Amino acid sequence: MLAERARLKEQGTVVSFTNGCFDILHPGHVTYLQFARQQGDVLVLGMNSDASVKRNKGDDRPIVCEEDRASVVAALECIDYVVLFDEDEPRELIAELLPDVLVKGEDWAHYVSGREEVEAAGGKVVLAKMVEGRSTTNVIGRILEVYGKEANQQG
Ligand SMILES: Nc1ncnc2c1ncn2[C@@H]1O[C@H](COP(=O)(O)OP(=O)(O)OP(=O)(O)O)[C@@H](O)[C@H]1O
Ligand SMILES: O=P(O)(O)O[C@@H]1O[C@H]([C@H](O)CO)[C@@H](O)[C@H](O)[C@@H]1O
Repeated sequence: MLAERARLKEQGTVVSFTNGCFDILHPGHVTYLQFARQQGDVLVLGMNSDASVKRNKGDDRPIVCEEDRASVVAALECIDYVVLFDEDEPRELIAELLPDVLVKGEDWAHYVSGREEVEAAGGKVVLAKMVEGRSTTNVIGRILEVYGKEANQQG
C-alpha cells in the first residue's frame, strides 16, 4: 500500500482515508463511505482486524470475521483500497500513508486518531454527518429481539 500511495502522490491523486470496524454493514456505513470517497479521488479504508475489534468493542465482537468484513466493503463502488490494521487505533497506519483527507464520523468529533499527523503534513480532517438510528448495535439488537425470543420459547 505504501508503494501505491507514493504512486498516487506522484500522479497528484487526492487520497481520502477513513477507518472503522464495519462489522455488520448498514445504510449509515454506506452513506458515510460514499461521503468519504467524495472528499478525494480515491478512498482507502483502514479496517480494524478481529483482534483490534475485540479490544475496541468487547469479546463478543466482531460478529463477522475480518476476511468477510473486508470483502463486503471492498465490493462497494466507493472503496478503492482496504487495509487491515491490528493496533487499537489507526494512527500508525495513517502516519505512514499520510492521506490528503482524513474522514471520520461526527461520533468521533472528540478524538480523530491521526489528526495531528495528517494536518502536520498539510492534509485536512473532515467529519461526516451521522445517519440517524443506524448502527451495528441496533442490527444486533433487532436480531436478538426476533431470534432471542424464539430461542427462549424453545427452552
Ligand atoms: N449511522 C451512521 N451514520 C454515519 N456514519 C456512521 C454511522 N454508523 C457508523 N458510522 C461510521 O462508520 C464508521 C465505522 O463505525 P462502526 O463500524 O463502529 O459502526 P457502528 O454502527 O457504530 O458499530 P457499533 O454499533 O458496533 O459501534 C465510523 O467512522 C462511524 O463514524
Ligand atoms: O468503527 P469505529 O469504532 O467507529 O472506528 C474506530 O475509530 C476510532 C477512531 O478513529 C478514533 O479517532 C479508532 O481508534 C478505532 O480503532 C476504530 O477504527
